[in-house]
Amino acid sequence: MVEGAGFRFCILPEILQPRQTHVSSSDQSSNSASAASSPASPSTASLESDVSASSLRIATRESPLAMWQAEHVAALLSGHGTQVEIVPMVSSGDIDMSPIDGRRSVGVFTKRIQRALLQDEGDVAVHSMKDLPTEKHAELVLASCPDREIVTDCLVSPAGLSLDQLRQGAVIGTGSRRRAAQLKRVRPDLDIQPIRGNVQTRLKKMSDGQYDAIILAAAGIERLEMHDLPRVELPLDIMLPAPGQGALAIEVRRDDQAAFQQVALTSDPASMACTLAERTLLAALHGGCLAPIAALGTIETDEASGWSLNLIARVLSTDGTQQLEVQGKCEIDLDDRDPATGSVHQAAQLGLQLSQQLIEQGAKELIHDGRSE
Ligand SMILES: NCc1[nH]cc(CCC(=O)O)c1CC(=O)O
Repeated sequence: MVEGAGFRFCILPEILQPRQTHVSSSDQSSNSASAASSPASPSTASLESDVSASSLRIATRESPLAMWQAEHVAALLSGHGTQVEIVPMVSSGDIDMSPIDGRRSVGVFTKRIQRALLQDEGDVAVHSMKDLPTEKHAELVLASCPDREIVTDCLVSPAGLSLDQLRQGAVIGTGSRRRAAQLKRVRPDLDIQPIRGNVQTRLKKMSDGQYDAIILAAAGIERLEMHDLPRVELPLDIMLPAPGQGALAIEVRRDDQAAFQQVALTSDPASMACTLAERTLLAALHGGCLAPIAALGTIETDEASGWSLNLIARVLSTDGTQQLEVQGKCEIDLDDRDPATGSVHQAAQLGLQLSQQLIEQGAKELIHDGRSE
């Protein structure tokens, strides 16, 4: 794995692509680790000619959402001629009854799967990007962020009510400070209560009458194909998503060059750049994944200036009475994979720049206040 010489940002080296994935076949003689060539279509032959034909084991949690995600990644890998096998394991995130929203639970969804890789029970870990801690892992690297799906959050209630149709003082289930604070900002009367368990468990608690409504990521609802679930999408000006929401993160062992190269083929440079900008901002605020911090990067294009990355970010007080919001844009070259100049560098710079603006406006005090309650 190429290490990011001279890199200053803790999460950057995670996505450094060894340039071998894009070098011409004549350069690949130096890559002695590569095994027999896999059959590849003419259009992708130059990308895949050094990919091993051996099977990759995808470690996943057993929840329906995690299984969908693992199967999705399996299909992406198969599309690139990689043989895969899914290895489900039980995660404390699915069975642990401690509150979702607390420092203790950072990484609760990802640790079990990461351990599977370290113990050689699997080669590929599939996570929801928003559940993956931003801290660089000593032995694992982020090899891919596939094409991102819908990023919004939804209000889910038995009657499919919109936010302004909810009764005064309605009980809303969410374990996310980000969701709670943004809800409180527009509806201070709401009674926000913690909720635990996976998507199915939460829906059951709502239909049992414990909550008037719950908030769920649209991506999760769609992945679970719950098309009949009464839901109202919350607009971004009210509910900005968590950094990484709607995206997947695929990790491999740092020393597993062959797996890295196969998995990197499934990555979408635009999704990677956007989520990297969001996560760099999150890391720079030291918010963990649980503070009331929201961020969304999008790629835009216009005739005059070409591609650009637009990033918007929010930090709130826990009660939603205070909100800081910043927005910034940079030109981005998604074809440039050079870690020192390319899209990865540009995205991280933007995330860092906006985090500085938030800090200047007092973001750290807001985050700290939330923690100490
Ligand atoms: N923390 C749980 C979790 N992790 C990823 C998703 C959904 C998919 C996504 O947001 O990318 C969910 C459920 C939810 O937030 O409603």
